[in-house]
Amino acid sequence: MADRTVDDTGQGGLRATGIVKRYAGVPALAGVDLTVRPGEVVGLVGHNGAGKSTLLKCLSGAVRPDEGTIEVDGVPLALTGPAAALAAGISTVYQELSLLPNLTVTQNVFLGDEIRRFGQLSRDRMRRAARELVERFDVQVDVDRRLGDYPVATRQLLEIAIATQRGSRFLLLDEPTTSLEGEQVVRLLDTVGELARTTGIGVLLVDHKLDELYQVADTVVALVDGRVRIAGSARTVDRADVVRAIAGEEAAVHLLQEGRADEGTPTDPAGAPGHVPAPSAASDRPDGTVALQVDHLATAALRDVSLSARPGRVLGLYGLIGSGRTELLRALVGLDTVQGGTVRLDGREFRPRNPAQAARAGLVYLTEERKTDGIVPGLDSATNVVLPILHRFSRLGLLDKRALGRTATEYMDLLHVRGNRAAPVVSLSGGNQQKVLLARALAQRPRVLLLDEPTKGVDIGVKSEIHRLLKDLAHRQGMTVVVVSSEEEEILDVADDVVTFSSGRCDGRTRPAAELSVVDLRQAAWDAA
Ligand SMILES: Nc1ncnc2c1ncn2[C@@H]1O[C@H](COP(=O)(O)OP(=O)(O)OP(=O)(O)O)[C@@H](O)[C@H]1O
Repeated sequence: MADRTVDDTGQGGLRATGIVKRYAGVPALAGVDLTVRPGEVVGLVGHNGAGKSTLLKCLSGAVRPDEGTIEVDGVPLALTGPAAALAAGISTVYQELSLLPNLTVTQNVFLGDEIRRFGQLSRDRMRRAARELVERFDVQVDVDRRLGDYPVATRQLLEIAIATQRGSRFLLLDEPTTSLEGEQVVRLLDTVGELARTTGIGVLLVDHKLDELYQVADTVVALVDGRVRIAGSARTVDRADVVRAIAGEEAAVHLLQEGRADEGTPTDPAGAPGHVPAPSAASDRPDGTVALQVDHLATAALRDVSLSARPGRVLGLYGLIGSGRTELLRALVGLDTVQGGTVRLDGREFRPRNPAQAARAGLVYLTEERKTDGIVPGLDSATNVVLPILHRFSRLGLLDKRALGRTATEYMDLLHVRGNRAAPVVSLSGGNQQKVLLARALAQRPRVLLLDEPTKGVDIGVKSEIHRLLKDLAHRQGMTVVVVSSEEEEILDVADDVVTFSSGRCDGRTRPAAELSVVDLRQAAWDAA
């Protein structure tokens, strides 16, 4: 953490006062005060639906608050739209990246900005300037190559770099590390900290992971139900208080007992309520029952993948991004074409054709990309949950809406979906949309549940609940659960066994998660690479 003192009396910086934003009369923000000073990193946390994104949208001009003022250096701003915020020096980098993959790095750097900065297009000057920018931020790219050739982590760094060169004085970052892994996270956070220190840019960083937040933030602000519950120097604000504010007193006890509040991924405290026992002898069947058996599977992205997953256990798939984990799940439900090898379900050969066919066979996949692959935005949450199983509620051509509603409610309660469930699902906060998708996957009562980054964007309290739930489904109900996660802590917390992927290969060698550390996992991924 940077050692800077903050001038509490000065008017400098980006200051929001008394911000209120209501949706259909319900306050998402109920009077928020927040200041980001030059050179300061403010870390913003809160439970799913607390109002973090709404606050960012108010500051970036995307949403107009119902009440309150926003000012820079004491001068009130009329944020009539994103352009007005940009003109006032406020840049925002959202989770969904806005750069264009089909253009080159240079073209992206100067997107929409060519004429203003250069009077006329000068390719050489633009390339030189783009090169200087990427070097300054140590982004390893060739400025003449298509941006789409580079991984998400690189694009994320580039997006931040670009935001800073548009005369930005304030940078708003919405969960910038969600799609990154290990080293990339460290690098991004380092870059953000250094940027604030060396250029005096003020940063507002939204992040669910407290260890990341405390690494870089000078000031920590916790939002609860649209109000600031905690605000203060990261040196003095107690993490335990932040965990309690976000997760609630009861859940916080488990998180804190385990000393894992940083990641929000506790292992099960023995004897605690909701405790899930270790896999029983019944689930560890001597006959070696295998629910899912994959042998030498090949697709456009996979070269040779073999593994087996057993009922009553959670199998973690670990590897670097692009190593083949997601691609395996896609192939198993027919989203990618299988070119070679076999898949067996309960001993019988299964040829994946499409997700609906896979689901009928008992294989349900929760995608990582809820925006593109998962949610039906215009429908309410309940309908989103029961969409794949509507046929179960149909009798003589009539839909039993009450039974349907009961089932949807049951699964949404199980996952603590917060927000207006009768409204279109897109009006729920990001974390709550993720919970709706997980509820939908569970409502299908799969025998084999395939999950890609199941807790992406969910808050620390809910994350630990989801982990407990998945272990419960496997250990008590005999489900076969397969989890892909880029977070080592998540894999170690939720999985019983781990297999490692590298360059589209997996040799199927399982290792008990209990015997592994974060370092072991990273080492295994590198060794396999
Ligand atoms: N366009 C909208 N229409 C209706 N309600 C909305 C809309 N946008 C947000 N909300 C509601 O405002 C509240 C705050 O949502 P917001 O997205 O700001 O939360 P968040 O803290 O960013 O959550 P998360 O951690 O899940 O991303 C939620 O109850 C959400 O359902």
